[in-house]
Amino acid sequence: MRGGLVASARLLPRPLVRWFLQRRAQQDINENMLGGKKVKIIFVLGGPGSGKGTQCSNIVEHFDFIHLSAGELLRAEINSGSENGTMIDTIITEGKIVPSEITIKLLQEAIIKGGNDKYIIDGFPRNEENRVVFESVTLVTYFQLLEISISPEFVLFFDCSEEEMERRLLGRNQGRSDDNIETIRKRLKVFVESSLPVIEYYESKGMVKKIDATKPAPEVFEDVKAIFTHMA
Ligand SMILES: Nc1ncnc2c1ncn2[C@@H]1O[C@H](COP(=O)(O)OP(=O)(O)O)[C@@H](O)[C@H]1O
Ligand SMILES: O=c1ccn([C@@H]2O[C@H](COP(=O)(O)OP(=O)(O)O)[C@@H](O)[C@H]2O)c(=O)[nH]1
Ligand SMILES: [Mg+2]
Repeated sequence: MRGGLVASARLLPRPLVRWFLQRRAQQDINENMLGGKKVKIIFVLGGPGSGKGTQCSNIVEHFDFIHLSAGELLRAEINSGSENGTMIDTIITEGKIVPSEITIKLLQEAIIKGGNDKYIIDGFPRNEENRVVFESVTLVTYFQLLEISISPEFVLFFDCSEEEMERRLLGRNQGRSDDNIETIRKRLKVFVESSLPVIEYYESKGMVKKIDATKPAPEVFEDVKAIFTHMA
């Protein structure tokens, strides 16, 4: 049946086929669609150690979302022995931000592979450039390169004091090259200088749901749960 349709399409004038495909793709872009599905994306932001990973694990246990941690994807890339691995490793150990094209490519691949229509993206975008580039991701859609804009439904912001974040990171014990006092201080500075402006941008658009993340994890999750329950 599908083969028949493709064969019939070949008989149509090419400009007409192109016009039809472009129109469909444009419709999809307007509706945040990917592969025929409306994709819902939520950005989970907050300083290092604010509890993003902990709460994302809770969210996927209770709600039908796929959790994508940008940091985890980058660490997996290092461990896979990819050609960019050493460069990513150096940047992470210095507490800096990996070039957008690398992180976004990994996120795109994970979204397409995930096959779900609901994603929580944890720890990204980390600066304004990350945000702008992600929001104008170029995907191959319907045989053509098209600018497809993926914007989040909302941004979940875990607000936590620096002292508490530092304390938590020093106790995290996951053997990470960046969980040492020197890199932690750098990461906190990068958070204030580069990542907070992203949160302020979304705040100005009324898209931020702020959570008091200094409380114990189960209490934080009660607040998170209320937000996700209301959006369902
Ligand atoms: N609300 C909380 N209170 C105390 N410790 C927490 C809380 N949330 C997370 N932690 C702990 O703090 C550390 C950092 O949490 P994590 O979820 O990895 O944060 P992030 O992903 O934002 O860096 C982990 O060891 C985690 O177990
Ligand atoms: O979009 C991202 C996400 C992470 N990182 C790098 O990966 C590190 C660890 O990120 P992760 O989100 O895992 O750290 P967390 O905030 O959870 O402690 C960061 O400090 C950055 O160096 C990055 O460059 N871009
Ligand atoms: Mg994390």
